[in-house]
Amino acid sequence: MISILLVEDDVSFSVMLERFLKKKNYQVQIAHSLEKAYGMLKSAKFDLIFTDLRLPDGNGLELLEKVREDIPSLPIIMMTGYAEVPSAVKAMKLGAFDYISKPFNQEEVLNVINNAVNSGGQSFAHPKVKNKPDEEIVEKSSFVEGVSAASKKLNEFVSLVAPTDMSVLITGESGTGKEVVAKSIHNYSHRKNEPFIAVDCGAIPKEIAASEFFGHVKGSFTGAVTDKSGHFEAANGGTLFLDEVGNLSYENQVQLLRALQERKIKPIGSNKEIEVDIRLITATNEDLQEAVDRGDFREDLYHRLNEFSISVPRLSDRTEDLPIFADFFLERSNEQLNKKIIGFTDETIEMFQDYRWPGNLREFSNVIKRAVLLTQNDFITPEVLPSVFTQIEPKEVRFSTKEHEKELIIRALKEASNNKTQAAKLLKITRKTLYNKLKEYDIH
Ligand SMILES: Nc1ncnc2c1ncn2[C@@H]1O[C@H](COP(=O)(O)OP(=O)(O)OP(=O)(O)O)[C@@H](O)[C@H]1O
Repeated sequence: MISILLVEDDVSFSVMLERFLKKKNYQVQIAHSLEKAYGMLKSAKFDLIFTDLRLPDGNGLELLEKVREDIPSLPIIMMTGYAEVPSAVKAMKLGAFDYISKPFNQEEVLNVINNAVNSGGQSFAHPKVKNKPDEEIVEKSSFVEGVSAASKKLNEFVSLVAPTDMSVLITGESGTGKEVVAKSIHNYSHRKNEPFIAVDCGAIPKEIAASEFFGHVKGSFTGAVTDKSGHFEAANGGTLFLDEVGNLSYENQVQLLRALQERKIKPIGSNKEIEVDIRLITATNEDLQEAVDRGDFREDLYHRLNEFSISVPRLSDRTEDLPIFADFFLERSNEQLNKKIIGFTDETIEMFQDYRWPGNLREFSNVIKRAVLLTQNDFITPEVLPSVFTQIEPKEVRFSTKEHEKELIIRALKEASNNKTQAAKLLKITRKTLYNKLKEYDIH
């Protein structure tokens, strides 16, 4: 009989998985911590390990490294949650046999077990994900897709417009992720292997904007000591992303429009025209239509930039995504600060959900980075949040979102004929989260 060591601190989840595996005739032993797992590995022989990444006394990667040294032929499967793909990729590099993302279905578990036990003691020293380069996985995983209705709409627009060459105008409040959306459009386009050049128009003085965009030749003006190519040339073949496009002066708007219409640029002081093939993506956090009405922004340019527009939602309009972004920023901060914080206390997550987030995702990312730096234990608690979190406004603002969420859960349950595993899958949340939400909304 095949013997499996299950290393998982979520008691209900491990019991459920154990029950299922036993029914399928596997022998299962559970360790709720790394220490327990090390002890069990000393006293018994296993054919396979399933381990969670986050454990109360450490990380599944530590277990992986130890087992790779002590019992190199023992396959390990990592169980990962939302936004943990970067760690999963790391695990594969360290020699994990495979990884499986929670929530997973029974068939997936059986498949991965079959593959592992039939691998016949193959070497686990190399990653198995070879059909995709690591960078691609990491690149993709740096864009959190989210599960809220607003995120789904956003992702749908991104995937619709990405393969075309249409100019896209991205609008949204500061810090909502406009640049990340622009990069994602580029990554999903046929230009993905060509340059992506991002330019902050708000940071360029209008006197030098033309030279920045189109380049110049030596001696064309005081200070032009060498030939210099501009952003258009740098982005040739790829995507040019102009952030804060509303800040361009009238003169710069005329120059930009001409370059876009003619698909040619002329560096300052040069007689030679250079053909350029770029896809233009622009972003603004002001109302550009209003700027057009005021006469501050050229209408013809506005229409040229706005072949398709995407509005990136405020973080307060995508509260269902908060835990996913929290995990993602935690992982990123852990890596940047070389820390191993495991997660957040429930109270902290509740505070995140009650806060208005005027600075959107940028503020969220900063709050988590600061909290990771200040945290000395395994979990982030409200004490390490900035003081604004202690003066949080009442919850009314979330009312409509909550109602919407409740409705979504009821709909998913109906669709899944009350099968909670299936419903959680439809909602793209874990069973544990679904159970918490059923309790919260008093759904029976
Ligand atoms: N979908 C996403 N997945 C992962 N991280 C994201 C996502 N969207 C935004 N972020 C993170 O949020 C922060 C702000 O994103 P970004 O700089 O794209 O915002 P912005 O709207 O362009 O801001 P600004 O208006 O100030 O230029 C960054 O740290 C970015 O990595």
